[in-house]
Amino acid sequence: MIEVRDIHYARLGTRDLDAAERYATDIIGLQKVERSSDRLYLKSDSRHHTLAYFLGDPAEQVIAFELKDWSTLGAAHEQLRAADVPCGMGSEAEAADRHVEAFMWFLDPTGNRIELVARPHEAGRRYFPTRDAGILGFGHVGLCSTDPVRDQAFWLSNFNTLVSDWIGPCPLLRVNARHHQMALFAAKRKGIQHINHQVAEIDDIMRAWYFLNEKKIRIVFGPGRHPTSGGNFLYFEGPDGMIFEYSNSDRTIIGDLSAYKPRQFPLHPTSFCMWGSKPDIAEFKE
Ligand SMILES: CC(C)C(=O)/C=C/C(C(=O)O)=C(/O)C(=O)O
Ligand SMILES: [Fe+2]
Repeated sequence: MIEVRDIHYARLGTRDLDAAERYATDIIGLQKVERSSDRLYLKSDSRHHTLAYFLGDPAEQVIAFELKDWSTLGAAHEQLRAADVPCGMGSEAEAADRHVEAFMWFLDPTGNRIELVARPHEAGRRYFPTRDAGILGFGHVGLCSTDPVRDQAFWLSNFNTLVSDWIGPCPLLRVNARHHQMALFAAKRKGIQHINHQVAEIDDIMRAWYFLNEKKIRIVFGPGRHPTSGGNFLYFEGPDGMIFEYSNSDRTIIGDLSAYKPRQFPLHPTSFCMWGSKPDIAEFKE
């Protein structure tokens, strides 16, 4: 069993780093920490970065989890290799590019590239954005899955992943006490379906709604409240069609984690939003 602590970063290819930088800093409210001709690193908390853009194909998208114990990296690689999962160790140069001491990569059954990182770098400076969006940090991703039942089985059998809730066949998965770090959404493609940042309070969600409308950013869902995590939310469209979400999902599952019973929500709009907001997002249509 591979034990991971939390989701750590997302990496996105883009053909236009300048546009990605403007959007990430001026619109989302992330802090630029480093920029070169082919790289952009953005932070949302005390870590070196939680989102990186590289000059390349926007279809190239990666998420990373931090291993609970850095010394298990080799064993994790061996476990996945033995299970015939496409995987490999990262080189020193690739680790430096990710600001981690070491890492490995693998493909989930849908073909999503996932990285497992050991000893990721802290920033040494606190997060200090130019726009106060109320961001507390990187929360979770929605990941596309061509077969959520198959992919759930992959995550449950290889990792310390637990189901917090299901919406139809789509699991909201956690690796720590917070409600979810990853949700597997049925799709015909691989890739990241949305990237969530947690914000402090509902006021941040509503302030963002006014702000994004004023900036003519396409809002694709919300403002609303998820019955699953209980979080207030707002989803909006970013560079290369990536969906970003703010939410203040403070639901935690603590105590005897194995005693928690995941709840089954039907695949119906009332399971997505308890206020009646309807998503304009392909993967969230019934
Ligand atoms: C619109 C989707 C299907 C949904 O309801 C997602 C739920 C939550 C949550 O409970 O917070 C997410 O943010 C998520 O899974 O991404
Ligand atoms: Fe989400």
